[in-house]
Amino acid sequence: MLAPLIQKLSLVWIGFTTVLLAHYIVHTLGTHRTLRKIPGPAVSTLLWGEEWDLFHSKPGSLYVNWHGRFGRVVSFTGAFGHQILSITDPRAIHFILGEGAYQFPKPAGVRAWFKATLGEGILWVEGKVEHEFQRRLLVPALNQTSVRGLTSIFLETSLYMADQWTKLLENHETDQLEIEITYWAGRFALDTIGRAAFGHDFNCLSGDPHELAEALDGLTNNEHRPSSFYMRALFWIFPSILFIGKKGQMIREVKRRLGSEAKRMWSDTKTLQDSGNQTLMANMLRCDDSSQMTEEEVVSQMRTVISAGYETVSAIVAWMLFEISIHPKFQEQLRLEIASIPEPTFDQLNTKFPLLDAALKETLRLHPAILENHHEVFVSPSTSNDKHFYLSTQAAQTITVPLSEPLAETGEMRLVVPAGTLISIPVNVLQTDKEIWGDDADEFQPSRWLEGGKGVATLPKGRELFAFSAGPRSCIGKSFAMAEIKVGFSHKIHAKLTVMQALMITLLQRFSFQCKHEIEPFQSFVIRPRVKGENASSLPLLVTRL
Ligand code: HEM
Repeated sequence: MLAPLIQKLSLVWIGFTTVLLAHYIVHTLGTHRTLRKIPGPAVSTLLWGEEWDLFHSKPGSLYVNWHGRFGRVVSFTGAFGHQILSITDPRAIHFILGEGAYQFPKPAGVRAWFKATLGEGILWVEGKVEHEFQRRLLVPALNQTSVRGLTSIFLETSLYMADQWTKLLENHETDQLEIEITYWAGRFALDTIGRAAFGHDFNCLSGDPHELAEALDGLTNNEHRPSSFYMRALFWIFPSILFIGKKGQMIREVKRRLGSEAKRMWSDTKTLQDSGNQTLMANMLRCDDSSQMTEEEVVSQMRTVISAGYETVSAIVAWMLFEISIHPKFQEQLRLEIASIPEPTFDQLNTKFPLLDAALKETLRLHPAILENHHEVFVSPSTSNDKHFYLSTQAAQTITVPLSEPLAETGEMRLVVPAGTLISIPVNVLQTDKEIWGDDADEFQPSRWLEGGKGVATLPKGRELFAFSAGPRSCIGKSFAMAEIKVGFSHKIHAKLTVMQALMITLLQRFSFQCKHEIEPFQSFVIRPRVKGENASSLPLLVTRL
């Protein structure tokens, strides 16, 4: 009885797989044919393409090498022959991130990752109408005006962290102690985002074990395993790999923990119904559109904001402290600048600390948390502007991307890209391009932001930061992050300070930093530091009480 059924099902499965495979081969060959004139590295291995080398080299270094050799548009191969374009041409980038943004959605694999960890929130959603709807819900609570109201939370959290460090030092026989910065930066980011965005204290800075923080750390510190390579190389073409094995289990665990925290916060806010509550969640609840959202959609949004804020802010805090620790003269100048305005307002944070501002921009330039901005060419009937015929029968659509300089191989000021092609914008290459940033582009040189003493407005054209991306899908947490990170470093306890008035604490005013280890970047969800040769994220800095 069962045998014929199994046989039939097997035949259906084989048929289905063959059709998918045939479609994949035809599509891949078609893409190769259209992109054959685009230069790039020779394929390293047939099975993995360049994925093996990308995974095992310093994050971003291969992109620097390729763009140095082949120009601003480079074609390379991923696993199983799929084609990827890496683009640093400024006109093309403005088109992809700006006017053409909705024709270049996130690749299916990246969306599957966001769905698996965070749910169907703003980082996952695609399509102009759906995306703009989600953005309308979140933007008002994270713009400059709203962020002003959050300054006291930033200050209190910073003060709390500095107090915790002081306690650690007090229990130590000398005034110096090696402190694991990545641990504290992560907990600082989680507590700040929890309190500022949701009015909820995760209380991770207490130093006690914390399940959510540990689940997030677990995912970060799992990247050295072979399973991470297979996942990274294959999720572009087989997104379901994200659900397999131990890593799949960790992803589900992070989603579950973020979800249960989010549900708890959502129900607390609804119960309180406080009209003075200006947190992101309360604003979301008041927004007319929110009634159209299900609880799961709201929870996905909250998971997304927690994760987007936590991952990036904790990484940038760590990198900034690292740079400060290895530039002692600059550290001293920064301390002097901060001491000159002991009780800054939010506006002063943005304008009166040129050195601090420059240090933050320089950190974001050299250590973009999101190193590659990934897209997949999507052609809808209304956006297609070319039609080509492949293998005589396969009709495929293309999009034409404008360029700022002609392609060496074709002499054309445009790039024709078939639907389904993956595009990577390597932010590190853009932000260390010597033609734009000068010969010292690879060095931490905050003074480049102060040319003429007038700041970024006087900088040569092209010196843009892409660390927050650009266009309709750029970071909505930028104002929040810039203020948050600066507060984390720039305030000292003032004699007149009360907790609520939150007069400033500054790590720099209370501590000095030195780095005694060789630190290297590694790729997890974002680019994080670790001691060279170690597996987990780590940045032990020697902290001295001043
Ligand atoms: C230094 C800190 C930060 C950096 C470097 C950063 C960077 C970025 C980048 C590059 C993107 C675009 C991602 C993509 O295209 O896939 C993005 C999007 C986003 N960021 Fe941030 N981010 C930071 C902090 C924050 C914070 C603190 C929040 C929330 C409070 C936040 C919320 C978001 C959200 C919701 C999006 C999705 C926007 C959309 O798709 O329309 N980010 N961020």
